[in-house]
Amino acid sequence: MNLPEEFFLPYHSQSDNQLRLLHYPPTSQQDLKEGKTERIGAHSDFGTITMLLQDSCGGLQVECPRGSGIFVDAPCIPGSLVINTGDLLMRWSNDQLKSTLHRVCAPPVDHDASKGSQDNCISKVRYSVPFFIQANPSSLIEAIPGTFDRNHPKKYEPIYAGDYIDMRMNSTY
Ligand SMILES: O=C(O)CCC(=O)C(=O)O
Ligand SMILES: [Fe+2]
Repeated sequence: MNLPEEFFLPYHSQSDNQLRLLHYPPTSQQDLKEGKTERIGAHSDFGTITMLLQDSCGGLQVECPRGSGIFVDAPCIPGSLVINTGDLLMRWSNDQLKSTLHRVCAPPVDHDASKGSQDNCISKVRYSVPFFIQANPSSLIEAIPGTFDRNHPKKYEPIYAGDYIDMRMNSTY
């Protein structure tokens, strides 16, 4: 996007970020299949970006390309992070950057825990650590210079990051 390397820093000076420690307990594959339990349904994250650390359990999938409805596995690559673009960054970039639809679905069966029985297939436990990076609530978010011109007008009104997150929270919960 040809932006100075530090362009986003002043917008994140208050470190209004969130680290979550997620534990998905072992679950019956049958219940997962029948929709009685779910890990995380398809969603995109609200903020700027999310840095995600995951274990080797499996189950994380991302939609590729956006809007296709086709999900591909995003397996654990040791020593790496998954970086998801969030919805606020998508809006900020006048939709040039696309937020990532992702989900956590049934992971592989843990054969030891299931003791070989087909009726008693138990999924593996999963641990993950998402770090949600969010802009300062008081930052005014408007289309980044270079993402709009006469032929590609701004798609969104400016909005305070705090108001945007509140709006998303209120429509979700
Ligand atoms: O557990 C994961 O790997 C994904 C978590 C996630 O997408 C979220 O908490 O928003
Ligand atoms: Fe997420």
